[in-house]
Amino acid sequence: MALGTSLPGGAAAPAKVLSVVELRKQYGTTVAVDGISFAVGRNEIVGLLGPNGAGKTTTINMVLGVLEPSAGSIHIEGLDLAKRRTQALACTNFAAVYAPLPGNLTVRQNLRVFGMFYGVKRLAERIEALLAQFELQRFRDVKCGVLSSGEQTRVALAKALLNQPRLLLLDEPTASLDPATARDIRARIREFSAQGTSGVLWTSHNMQEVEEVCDRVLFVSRGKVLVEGNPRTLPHEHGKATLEELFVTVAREPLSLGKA
Ligand SMILES: Nc1ncnc2c1ncn2[C@@H]1O[C@H](COP(=O)(O)OP(=O)(O)OP(=O)(O)O)[C@@H](O)[C@H]1O
Repeated sequence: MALGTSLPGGAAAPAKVLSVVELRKQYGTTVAVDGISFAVGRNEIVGLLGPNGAGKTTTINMVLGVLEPSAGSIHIEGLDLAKRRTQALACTNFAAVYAPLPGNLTVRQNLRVFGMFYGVKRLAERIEALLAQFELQRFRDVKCGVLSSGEQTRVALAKALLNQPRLLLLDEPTASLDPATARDIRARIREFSAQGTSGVLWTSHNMQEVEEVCDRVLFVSRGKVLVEGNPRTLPHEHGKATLEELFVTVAREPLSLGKA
């Protein structure tokens, strides 16, 4: 389905692009996500932070419809993912280093294939615009597998914006990039968010980056949201000098910061 500025059926867009309520995922006796609730607003970049194994990727995979929740609900643009999966996922897109695009297809072929999946209208035009936006014109006929990490990330982001998603999910989008390329990628994502129609859910282990980019952060530990707020003021609210210090405390002593 191609996306315009209105929602399917012409309904007014809700304030939140993503609403997650009491989400839970259990594998046998392992509780990967333990009743998480949060929202992502339009024009908002929300950082999903937490130590390895906290439940971030599991949460993202449930929002992407790849994993079925054990309990809880997910609404994307007001659409219940469990009931209106196709429409909800048509409003969504995703990029992650661990999900590279097929390396045997060229940049243009990849954008074309994914554009067709999403039913993007005037696809050739959209691809040209994205090639220009991400400075990928000279790589258009190059196979993705031979591109550098930074170039592949730019292609992955171009793919993620093909359908002009209302919800953009990014799992460590700048991991393995050099500082200059990472800065460039952050600027492009901020530019996307500043258009005002979409929200971004972003995971990162780079606290400096999070402080620079995110409007709000959620600290997750052992499958629960422990702390939430503005990354620039949150450390002081919890008696910490930096976001990194707060992160270390959440990772090591989650109970000391748990909600009462
Ligand atoms: N298929 C599975 N079967 C059993 N346990 C799983 C499965 N998938 C994830 N887990 C467990 O769920 C927990 C959360 O994993 P998840 O990958 O969501 O963490 P994460 O926060 O994304 O970590 P990282 O920062 O290392 O990527 C971990 O303890 C993990 O071992």
